[in-house]
Amino acid sequence: MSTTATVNGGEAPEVLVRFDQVFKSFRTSRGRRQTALDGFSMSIPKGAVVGLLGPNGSGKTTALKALLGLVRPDRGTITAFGRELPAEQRFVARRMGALIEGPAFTGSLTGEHNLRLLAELHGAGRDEVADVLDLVGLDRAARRSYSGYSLGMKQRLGVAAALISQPDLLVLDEPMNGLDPEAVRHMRELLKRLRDERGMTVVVSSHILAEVELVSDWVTIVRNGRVICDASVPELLGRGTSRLVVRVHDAATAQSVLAEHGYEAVAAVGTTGAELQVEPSPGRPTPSDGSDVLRLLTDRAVYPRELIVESASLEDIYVAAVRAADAATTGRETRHGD
Ligand SMILES: Nc1ncnc2c1ncn2[C@@H]1O[C@H](COP(=O)(O)OP(=O)(O)OP(=O)(O)O)[C@@H](O)[C@H]1O
Repeated sequence: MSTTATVNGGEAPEVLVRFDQVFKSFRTSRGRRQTALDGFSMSIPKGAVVGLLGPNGSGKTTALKALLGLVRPDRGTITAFGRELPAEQRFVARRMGALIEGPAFTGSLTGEHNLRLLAELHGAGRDEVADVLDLVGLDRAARRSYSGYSLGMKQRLGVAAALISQPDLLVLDEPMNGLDPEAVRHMRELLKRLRDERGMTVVVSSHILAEVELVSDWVTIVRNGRVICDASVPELLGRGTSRLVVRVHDAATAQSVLAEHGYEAVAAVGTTGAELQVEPSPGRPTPSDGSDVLRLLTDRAVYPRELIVESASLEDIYVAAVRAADAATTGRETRHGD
């Protein structure tokens, strides 16, 4: 990922796209207003694979469409490649490739033929078509008709189409939807190769956390049209609290020793002895490496059979971010209701 020096001497990622307080609502068929983006702010770092994560209806597609000029925001600004949208949409469009809401190809034509028609529109030639087919792993299936492609192959051809103009930024809306595990893995490898071998910035939206965790350098979590978390994956994982699990024969003694020292140990009975999940009480540091807990127990002749430090997963962080956002919303609503 490319970086620029910050004033405090640290390295901050160079931002390729920035959404700043973007609002968008739609009028539904029943005449009601449906808010899709509600002060949406996010940055896309250059050279990263960015996972745009959020439940169905949270506003991911609308945000991506706004970037692509397919939806016009009511308010707020979007800048990409240093240019403001929508005024500079043409300049930006030349640098972006996208796959939104599924690819549209002609079933009776081969994958290659479909791409060649598209290449003509972009002024690209046979070499570019061969290159992108090779990149997405469809070189051998290029001469088969599109109607015989599996869903994974269709998605890959869609990505190939998005790549035909050799974009700097690739935008993929739910590219792994409906794919089997093998096809998902293929798509993940492809996204990483585009980043590593072509220096491309890739934005991939998904509501499946595990997919995003495995491929992304950067994660943006969206809820109700707002970004509730926007950070690099290492930073996010560093923010999470690790969990400590201790397996002991005598759970009751271990619990009372730990309680004396400000730890709460929640028991889950195992086959032999018990498993205790150790949490710090408020004001007590997290038992991050377990050495403190181990010392307290062995000093009192409680010898754990096993001690495991489990790092926080992206799922833990996601759940914590959603809870914090919901609590903040409830707080706001309560205050307004007073
Ligand atoms: N053209 C439209 N007309 C009316 N409402 C819309 C329109 N487009 C989006 N919405 C609404 O805006 C909200 C955000 O939708 P959006 O498709 O951006 O969410 P999403 O996070 O991409 O969801 P999904 O994961 O299901 O694709 C939803 O409530 C949706 O129903």
